[in-house]
Amino acid sequence: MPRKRETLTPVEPETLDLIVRGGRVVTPDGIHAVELGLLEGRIVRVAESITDPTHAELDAAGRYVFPGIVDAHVHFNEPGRAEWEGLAHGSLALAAGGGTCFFDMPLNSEPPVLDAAGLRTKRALAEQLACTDFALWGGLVPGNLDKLAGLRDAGAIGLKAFMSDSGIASFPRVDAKSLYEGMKRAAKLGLLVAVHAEDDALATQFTAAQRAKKKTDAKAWLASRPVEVELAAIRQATEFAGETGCALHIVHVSSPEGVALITEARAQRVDVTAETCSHYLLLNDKDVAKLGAPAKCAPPIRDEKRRLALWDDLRAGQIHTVGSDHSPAPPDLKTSPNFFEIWGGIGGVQHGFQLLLNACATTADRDFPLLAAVLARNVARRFRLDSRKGLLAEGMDADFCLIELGAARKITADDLWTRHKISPYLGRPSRVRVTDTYVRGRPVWADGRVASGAPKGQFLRPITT
Ligand SMILES: NC(=O)NC(NC(N)=O)C(=O)[O-]
Ligand SMILES: [Zn+2]
Ligand SMILES: [Zn+2]
Repeated sequence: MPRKRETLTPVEPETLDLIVRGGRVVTPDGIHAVELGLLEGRIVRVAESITDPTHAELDAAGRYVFPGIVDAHVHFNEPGRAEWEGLAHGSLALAAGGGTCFFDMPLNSEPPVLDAAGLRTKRALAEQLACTDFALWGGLVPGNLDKLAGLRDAGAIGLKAFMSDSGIASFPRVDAKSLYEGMKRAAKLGLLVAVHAEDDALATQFTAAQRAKKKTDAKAWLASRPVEVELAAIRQATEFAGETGCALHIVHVSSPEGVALITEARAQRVDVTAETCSHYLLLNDKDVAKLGAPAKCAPPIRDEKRRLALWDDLRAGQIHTVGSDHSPAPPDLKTSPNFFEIWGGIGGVQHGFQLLLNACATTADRDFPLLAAVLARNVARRFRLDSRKGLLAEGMDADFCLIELGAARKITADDLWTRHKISPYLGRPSRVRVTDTYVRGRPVWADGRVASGAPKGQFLRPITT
């Protein structure tokens, strides 16, 4: 049964705003035939049957009630590069895929979020434009050590650093010293640090080797970023986390070897967690060669053996969260005969998560609870939002989506709510439909369509109580 909260006083049933009836409610500990009673944006009752009269009902019969997905890794690129995606398009695509909360990365927006003022600017925009709740990452770059306290006070969900070239001039990578010093400061401030873990020197070296061979296709590009590039960076970052006592989150871990390093560090009591992304669980290197630009990202998508091993790691609890790393770009940046020149980043915020559910459709009883953990509960927990977010239980925000398993249907460009119709998942059959998405008790996505009068997103900061 979903967790009950002792602190709540009993609520008279007739005061409920909405009852979600007849669905199968997914929590990390199982699937429950229970109904949810909602009041003022929260779940206030979870019971087998809520029979009392109420103002409204949502019929979830035959569907799963899945926790609202908390995507801790998106690049919506606004302000400054809204034409790449933007907060309105991005959050709507997230909601259409069952998401109720995103954490926007500090880079690709212009200015990047490197201080409190930058965070406040983005916050004000997202409060206007986003239809889901949101949190904001601050950046850790060489030279902004003295801005970190301000970022913390402004409510940053954590700090993000790039260990390799980010491709964005305004967001330089950290050298070893600035990463170490930044983590030391972050530990003092109680801020988590997330790293893009690729070793810059190794990436440069392997890239030069491929270029020297005059090879510029997808295969050559994949060869320019072998697993060693990722492993060297994970080793360094976990070592620094151990020495500084800083909470570390390795984003977009692409390989089981990377997961193993993180598991080892955890065994040594380093406070480190692993994120992988939907594309590493759904695609392999052959898909990259076939799909081309829409499947280019860094670290790159690996071979089939590694893809399957990541699922094993997920089931073993060694990968803690799954994000989308939604990082789209306009078509002109995704078009070049030279694969090295194509903008890296996958547009997957709308379909990545539902394709994970689809991959588990025949093992839903076992695997939907696991996905509820890595897509919602664990994310909320790691980022200290778990007193409100991530779980369908009494006292929590009423963030959820309804999932229907039907006949397989191919994903088409017309299905996409992102600004650009670029996705590695076009043409892929899926049995999963996200029919409805509710944020704090109000529909953002209803009956497979954009809901009218959707609420505005609320800013979330780590809750320290
Ligand atoms: N500047 C980016 O958006 N980079 C992103 N690009 C990827 N993953 O290819 C990322 O998260 O590293
Ligand atoms: Zn990255
Ligand atoms: Zn990213």
